[in-house]
Amino acid sequence: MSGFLASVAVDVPFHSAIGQLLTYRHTQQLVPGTLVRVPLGHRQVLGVVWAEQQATAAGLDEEAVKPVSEVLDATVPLRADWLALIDFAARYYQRALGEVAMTALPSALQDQTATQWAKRVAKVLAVPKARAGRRPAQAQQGQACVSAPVGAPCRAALRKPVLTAQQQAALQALQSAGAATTLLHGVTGSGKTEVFLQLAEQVLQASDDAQILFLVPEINLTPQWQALLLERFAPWVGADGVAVLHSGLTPVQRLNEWLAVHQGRKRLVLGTRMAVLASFARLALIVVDEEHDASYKQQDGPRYHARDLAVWRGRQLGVPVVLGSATPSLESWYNSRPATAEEAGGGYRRVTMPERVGGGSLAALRIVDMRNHPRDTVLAAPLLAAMRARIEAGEQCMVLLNRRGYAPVLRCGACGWKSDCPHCSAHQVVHKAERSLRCHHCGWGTPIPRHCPKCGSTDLAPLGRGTEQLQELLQEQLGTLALRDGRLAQVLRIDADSTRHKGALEAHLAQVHRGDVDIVVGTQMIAKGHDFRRIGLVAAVQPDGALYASDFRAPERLFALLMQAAGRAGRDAAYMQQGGEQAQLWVQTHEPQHPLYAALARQDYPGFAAVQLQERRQAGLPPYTYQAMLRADARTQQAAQAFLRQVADAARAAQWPAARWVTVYAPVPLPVQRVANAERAQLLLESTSRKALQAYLAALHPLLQQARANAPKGLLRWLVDVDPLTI
Ligand SMILES: Nc1ncnc2c1ncn2[C@@H]1O[C@H](COP(=O)(O)OP(=O)(O)OP(=O)(O)O)[C@@H](O)[C@H]1O
Ligand SMILES: [Zn+2]
Repeated sequence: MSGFLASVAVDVPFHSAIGQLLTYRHTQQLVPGTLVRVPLGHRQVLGVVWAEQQATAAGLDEEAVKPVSEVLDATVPLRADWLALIDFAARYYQRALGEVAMTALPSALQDQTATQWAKRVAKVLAVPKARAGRRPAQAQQGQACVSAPVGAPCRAALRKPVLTAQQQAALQALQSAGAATTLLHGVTGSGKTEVFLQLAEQVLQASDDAQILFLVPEINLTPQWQALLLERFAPWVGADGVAVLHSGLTPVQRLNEWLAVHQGRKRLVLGTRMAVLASFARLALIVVDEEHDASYKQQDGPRYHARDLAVWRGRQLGVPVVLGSATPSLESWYNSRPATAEEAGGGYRRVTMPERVGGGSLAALRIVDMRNHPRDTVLAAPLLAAMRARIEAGEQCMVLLNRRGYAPVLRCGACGWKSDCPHCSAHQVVHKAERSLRCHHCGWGTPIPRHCPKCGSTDLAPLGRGTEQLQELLQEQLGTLALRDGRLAQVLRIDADSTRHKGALEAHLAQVHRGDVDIVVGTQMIAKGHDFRRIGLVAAVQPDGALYASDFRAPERLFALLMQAAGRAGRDAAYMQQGGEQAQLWVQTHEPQHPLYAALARQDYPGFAAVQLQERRQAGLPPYTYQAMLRADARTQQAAQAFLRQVADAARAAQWPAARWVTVYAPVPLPVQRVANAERAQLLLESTSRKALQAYLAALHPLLQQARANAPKGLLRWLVDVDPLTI
């Protein structure tokens, strides 16, 4: 045989029967991690050499083995730890290796020829590395600093606040934790960020090439973090020393950032969940902020959980991972439990910061019993009065409603017609400003009709309310209020609709920070992570829905959301002290006695978590068991369920040893059963043994392929969601 063989990971269609790796030949031996372009069908595709093969591999028809087209060897190959990460993620989340590898690599890499790639790499490497030093080079030389006004001396090195005793203790605990995973549980406004920054500083100082990964749950949190990191660390890492990785970048931007991180040129990496899959030259610390946030779970393609992969990565590399939150996920809380007489402790350490910086108090809870107000009350009179007083005193208010649009449905008063989406088992939502009805599941939009499409009546009215209507209402009620400085009170809405255009969110947030806005209305988007300084009152208008939800995680999510929202209030202790009034969280509810609200009144996360964990233990739910969801989409609900049943039956017949430990539930429709004309069904798998569940899922794979192949023609999709976050 002339040449060498290599096993290459390429992205093959998910449902095809092609195995995990394809074999190609090349004139030289290619080391694992090498990027190549290879022929696949009629196309040329990107591949990653996964393993060398013996040139004499038995049973291979040499002529049938296609040659590698090009080797992209301008960069160092992907390192063994990255290959191991992808390998683990693919196995754990039940996806093809090539698919996960290509998800992790920037998409623009797919189109690079070897020549183009070499040019790009040369450009990145041409940037002098000199600034990536151990000490703040610019500050040392007394030069101007990027974040200071022109000519001003760099104050970055001086700007570091003195840690509170509590922060100091937390920092020490994190340092002494070594390569462990630590949960930093600190109440909102306790100064977790500063602890992360000082920990990062030590890592940067300890070596010339250490890289740090900061994960944040949402793109909208990256600007504030980027500014913070630059302000603090530009003297160490250079004005362009922070790489940013998220889905808002252009393909070329993402490619360049990825490359700079891969080459070790950028020492600080800030990103959303996808950044956990980046290739690092020398990763030395991972920080996961707001670790409880569901946005860390990818919801299509490989459904990985970035926090969990971060923990895995830290363990594999032997580097510390810090998970931060005021309201940790019950998984992380459980995993960081201290040992008791009966039970061993969890695998994570736990560090707690119970006090706010400056001794400010957390928001006090005000419950409005909506049973005492007329049925169609949107904002109860006492709440409106309290808001008025706050904005008159120069404070800001935040009003939370987790439903965007004007109203969830349009209804005909004459015949009862409702604006159902023709493609989904859901209503089209009324969007008044854009004069349309729009389905939030499939995007189907139509103009708002003047007459009922069924009976012709003009008696059409929106039913229920969304953020758009709430904004209108607040504008009517409070927008006419002349404030002390002569301005009229300003109401601003922040949700996915109002921030769709590029830069809109940043502009909105800046308005709030500047104090141009008196009342912010929005969805959960405004509740998390932001360090607003002047908010004195936060109100949740209609949070009860989650109390009745069938998903066992709904209370956990609601509690976290309300605690986080409350945490946006009263963050400036000095300001609040001058103002006199304590920050408040108002909750309008029909269930004022609910234990969730009682725990909220005490701001008692540990108490809430203890009760929830007790219930989960009794019910055999995560974190005491492990789950996977098997989903099928088909034209009819019957076909989707039949597919799942067939697979479950075949698995039962196979009598795998692991099956003893796995509970297989009956197929059921999803809560929103039909989306974009596909009927959706799911089947839950549960086990007290993660290993058994994994073995079961791995064995299930060929059965799924087979059942798919045997199924009648027409739509049939399936997927496996490991550790699903919604049930
Ligand atoms: N040691 C300190 N001295 C003075 N101010 C500080 C100190 N540490 C933090 N702060 C300030 O306190 C405020 C709250 O800190 P930070 O935003 O880090 O809280 P957090 O714990 O991350 O809260 P959340 O969970 O709500 O995001 C910030 O404005 C920060 O600048
Ligand atoms: Zn629809």
